[in-house]
Amino acid sequence: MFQQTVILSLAESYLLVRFSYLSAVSQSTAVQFLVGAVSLLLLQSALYGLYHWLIYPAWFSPLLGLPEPKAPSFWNGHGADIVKARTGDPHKAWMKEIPNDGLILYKGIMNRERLMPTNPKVLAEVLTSKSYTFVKPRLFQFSLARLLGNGLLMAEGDEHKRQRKILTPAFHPRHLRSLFPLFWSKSVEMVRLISAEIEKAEVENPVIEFNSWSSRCTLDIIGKAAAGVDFNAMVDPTGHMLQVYRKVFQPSDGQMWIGILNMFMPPWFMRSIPAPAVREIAAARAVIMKICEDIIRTKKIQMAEKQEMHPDILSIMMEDGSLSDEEMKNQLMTFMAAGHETTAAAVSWTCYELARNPEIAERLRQAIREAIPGGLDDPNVTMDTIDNIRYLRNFCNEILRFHPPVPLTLREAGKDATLNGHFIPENTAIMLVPAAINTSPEFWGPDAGDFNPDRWDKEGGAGGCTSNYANMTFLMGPRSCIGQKFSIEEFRALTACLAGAFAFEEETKDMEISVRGGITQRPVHNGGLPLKTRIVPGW
Ligand code: HEM
Repeated sequence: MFQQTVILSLAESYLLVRFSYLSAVSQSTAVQFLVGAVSLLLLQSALYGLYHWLIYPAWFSPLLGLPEPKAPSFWNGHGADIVKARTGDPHKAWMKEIPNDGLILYKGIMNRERLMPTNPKVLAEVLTSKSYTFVKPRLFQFSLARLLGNGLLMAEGDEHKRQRKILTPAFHPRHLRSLFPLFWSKSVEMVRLISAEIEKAEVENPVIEFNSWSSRCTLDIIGKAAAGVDFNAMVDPTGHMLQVYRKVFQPSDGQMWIGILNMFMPPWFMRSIPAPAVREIAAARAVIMKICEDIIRTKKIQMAEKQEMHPDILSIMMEDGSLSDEEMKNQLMTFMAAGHETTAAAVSWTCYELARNPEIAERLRQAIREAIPGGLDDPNVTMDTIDNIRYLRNFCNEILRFHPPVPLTLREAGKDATLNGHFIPENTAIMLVPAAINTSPEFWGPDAGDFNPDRWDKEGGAGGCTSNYANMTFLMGPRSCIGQKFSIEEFRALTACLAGAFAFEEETKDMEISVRGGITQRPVHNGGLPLKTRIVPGW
């Protein structure tokens, strides 16, 4: 649209100069033309912005008439509420309160229209039958693509299908089985390092910050699993890769504002803003890219020398041979980022819920200790051992349902389309909200808002939910998480070690947490997740 406005301004300015309407500006026609073009561009951009901000959503949008919660502000819709609230909370309330047939319309920051699918039928349309019509939004191209690389997460259409086909073998159950010893040994290493910190402390039940531990451990796991490289973030938290991801996934206020501006401005404009937050993202990208390039170079040499290779995702990509170096770098960046902060968030929620629910923690510990009597040194632990601990499975499923690490994500209509028979114009933003769908009483029953691992014992093994599309943690369809099974096995191993070894308590009773900002969501109190931690003897 910006390009069209520029062309229009140039044409209008040419006509104004041609018919001498700008002769009072200057003697020089070049200056007249320039002043005319810039003034018209500014004026038309302002009018266009004003129209889309205040007039179009109130009177002309084809979406008018869809069920909509009353907006508290005529100029900022629900923007202020959304920014202030815990991520996903307003959406949960609307799903309960606003009668609808699968779509709710609301207005986000500066009245940006957002459509929220609320029932399995519409979710299936967006995610499966029309998954290449409802595409990743332009918004992601500046923020996400710059850090995650232009890999599977960002690809569209046939290019996405091609990449997904090449990468799927890396997530085959056979390959996951071969990665399980890595998941287990890293989980054990984390528990041993935390135990050493507890033993060194001068107080009983010292406070440990778990958001950092969960990120460090999952980064070490994904480094090894994706590229065969140990970042050693658990032993050395000052490492480059860890520091960079910390900055990115725990965005500063500056980065949040840049994220908001990103909704309105094109990527080239965003890149040119001389703000520290933009420079931080550029610097983070440069570090991640450099590390990934070095990894690929080293791996190529190892392959040429026929050295024994770790069974990692990069080796599988190289053996397949159909991706260029640039494409492999992008995929590696995607897996590194998508594959560690998400699972880390789930681990943080685990520690938080164990601290708040001592009875559940005790039951889980007993179940784990019964199945793994040899404790952390038990040499017989396999993927089957972990998968067969029923209460562990139930607990992990419930964490992922109740606290989806990605509580909301976006799509955009790539062209005019329909949803449940309603006309959806091109560029309409679609807000997918796992945090709301996963806790909707309509699909999960009246106790949907309770944290209850036992729900997973209900007949059918789906937690009592009425449709696959009611559990949105990994989304569904061709764009669902390719790492779903990988992360579930990794998460179970991490939970088994932590819950088997430790007892947790909140730093202060009913400690207040904030859950907002960023792509993944975790409980945060005073900048981290501080929990009093005790080694439970006998394991
Ligand atoms: C608990 C852990 C995880 C959760 C909750 C999670 C969740 C998600 C979600 C919601 C998406 C869809 C995002 C969107 O399209 O807007 C996604 C996509 C993706 N995830 Fe995960 N993820 C997890 C772990 C992992 C792991 C461990 C890996 C890699 C080893 C991974 C790799 C990816 C990739 C590559 C995509 C893009 C798939 C595509 O578009 O075809 N994820 N994930």
